[in-house]
Amino acid sequence: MSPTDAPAVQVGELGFAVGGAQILTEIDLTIARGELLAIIGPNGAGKSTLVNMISGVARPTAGQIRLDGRDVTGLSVRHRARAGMGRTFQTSSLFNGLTTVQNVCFAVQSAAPGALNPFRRASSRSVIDQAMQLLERVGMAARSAWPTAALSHGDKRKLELAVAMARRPSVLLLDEPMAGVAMEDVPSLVQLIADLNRDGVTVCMVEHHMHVVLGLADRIAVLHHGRLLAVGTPAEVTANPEVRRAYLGDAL
Ligand SMILES: Nc1ncnc2c1ncn2[C@@H]1O[C@H](COP(=O)(O)OP(=O)(O)OP(=O)(O)O)[C@@H](O)[C@H]1O
Repeated sequence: MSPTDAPAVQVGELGFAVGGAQILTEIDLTIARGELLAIIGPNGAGKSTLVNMISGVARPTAGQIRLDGRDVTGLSVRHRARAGMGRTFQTSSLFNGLTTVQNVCFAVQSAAPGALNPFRRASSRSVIDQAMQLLERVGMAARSAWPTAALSHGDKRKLELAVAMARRPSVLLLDEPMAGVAMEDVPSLVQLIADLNRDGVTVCMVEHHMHVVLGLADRIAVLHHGRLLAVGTPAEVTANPEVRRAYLGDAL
């Protein structure tokens, strides 16, 4: 298979064991280019661990991860980011002491080729212009001068997406993007993720809110006790009796 035909992400026979505990077992999962795949499952099923393995935050103890056909299993987070992998975290990774636009400027500058000191040139005109375009895209331009600490949780999530997009990722991993977001902020955040995906970004999203998953996902992967219980379209997965027993009985 040539790199151009390859899926965006391929996870093959992936396993993770730590201190005698088997956290993930024989995960085989493919994410097509441009697809939005949601990962669901009960608490402790291994969803964040799987996303950490894909993004390089942690290394698997078995199996491989390919990005656009290239084996990235041994690469650091930084090298995977250069290869096109972006992510957001369950807990905020923003600099609270900076303003909204400064956070994005920092990301734009640190993503630039050969960036040595992201702080030094973070105020140059083109960096600010790029940061403002990203804030525009996530609907945050009006709050560009706000201290990050003063933003609502939903706005912080949007800002995190702008920061992640500064690296122009081809694949974006989102770990519970709706966690802690007020109900009224959920629709605009859902729309934003749908827009990014429609613009060509492949999205892999861990999410507990089933109405969000069912509204966004092309396919859903269900993890249970560290194993892949099912993968399929929303209709296939919600009709699967095993999935209903293990998870959806509570979530729907
Ligand atoms: N490095 C580690 N050392 C020990 N245990 C770990 C490690 N990483 C993950 N675990 C354990 O693996 C299990 C899966 O954790 P993980 O956070 O991936 O689950 P999750 O499906 O994302 O759960 P939640 O929905 O609650 O976020 C948990 O029992 C967790 O305590």
